[in-house]
Amino acid sequence: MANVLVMNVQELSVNFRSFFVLCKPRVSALIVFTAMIGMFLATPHMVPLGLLLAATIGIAMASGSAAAFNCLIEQSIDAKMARTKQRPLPSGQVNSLQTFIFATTVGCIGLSILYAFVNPLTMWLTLGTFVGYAVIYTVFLKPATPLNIVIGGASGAMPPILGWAAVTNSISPESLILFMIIFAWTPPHFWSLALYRRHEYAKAGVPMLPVTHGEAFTLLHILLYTIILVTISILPFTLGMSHLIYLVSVIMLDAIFMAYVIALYRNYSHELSRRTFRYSILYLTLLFLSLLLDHYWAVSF
Ligand code: HEM
Ligand SMILES: CC(C)=CCC/C(C)=C/CC/C(C)=C/COP(=O)(O)OP(=O)(O)O
Repeated sequence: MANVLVMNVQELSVNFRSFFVLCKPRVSALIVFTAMIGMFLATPHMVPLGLLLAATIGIAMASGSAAAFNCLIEQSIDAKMARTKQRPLPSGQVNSLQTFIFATTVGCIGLSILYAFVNPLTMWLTLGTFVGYAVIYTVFLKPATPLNIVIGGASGAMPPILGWAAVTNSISPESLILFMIIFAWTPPHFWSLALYRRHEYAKAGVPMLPVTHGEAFTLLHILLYTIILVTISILPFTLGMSHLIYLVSVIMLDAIFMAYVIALYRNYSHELSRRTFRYSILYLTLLFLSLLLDHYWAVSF
């Protein structure tokens, strides 16, 4: 028994990098970033350092754990797609048991940190977000419907609400606006990728919108969701939550996003679709950064 335990501990330490990759670090980094901005925006002062650290680490661990569970559940799909077949599970760097132990441990520690050092509300909301992505999206929606990412996107949009709740112990209308921004951003973000990767999704049997409804239909929906996104993105200014720095930044970011999406709609190419996807990530990063700059600028003047 002791030998088996020692072996498992040794196996777990074999390849830290593989475990890190299971957490989808770049996606999780942006998720944590949006949660942190939620924390900063929730108070005119500095977020107490202990709270900032505990909430950031707790949310990061929950996000990494959710991503690792997604990798565990989707390993056979990942094995069929060029983009994902190098991931630690399909390439054999880690096995299912190791991943399960890792994801459970990291998730439990993350949630415990939130419960003990942040507040129970943030822990419960994070647990809901975790279930939304790792179970509802991954197990039920993704294999079943091309609307998977619209509904599943609600999970990815939760982090600012989590951050806000960490600081105020409540769900505020302002954090719901940040939720709506990410919620409306997710379809153009994902479908621009799904368009140029559609053959891989078709091969893996995943019913993504370009596979089930074709290019023209997907392009129209990218355009419509981007128009919704642009409209919602102005709300922090019109509702008095943000000021001129944000307004100027978001108008520029929106104009570029619209330019990409209109160009894509008029004259589709895989290359332009790839560039639109990459821009979507820059868009969200800079939008949240400008919310932060605007917040502290307004506080200090
Ligand atoms: C249901 C919702 C979402 C879906 C289906 C989705 C899908 C994807 C996919 C398939 C990729 C991989 C691209 C690749 O391997 O080249 C990706 C990349 C990325 N996504 Fe999303 N995404 C979603 C939500 C989010 C959210 C909420 C965020 C952050 C707030 C986010 C941030 C990113 C980032 C930063 C990357 C780039 C990762 C890299 O360069 O390795 N995504 N997304
Ligand atoms: C705080 C917390 C618990 C957050 C969890 C929410 C979370 C990790 C959302 C991530 C969204 C995401 C990576 C989607 C990728 O889609 P996919 O899984 O279909 O992409 P793939 O084809 O690359 O696997």
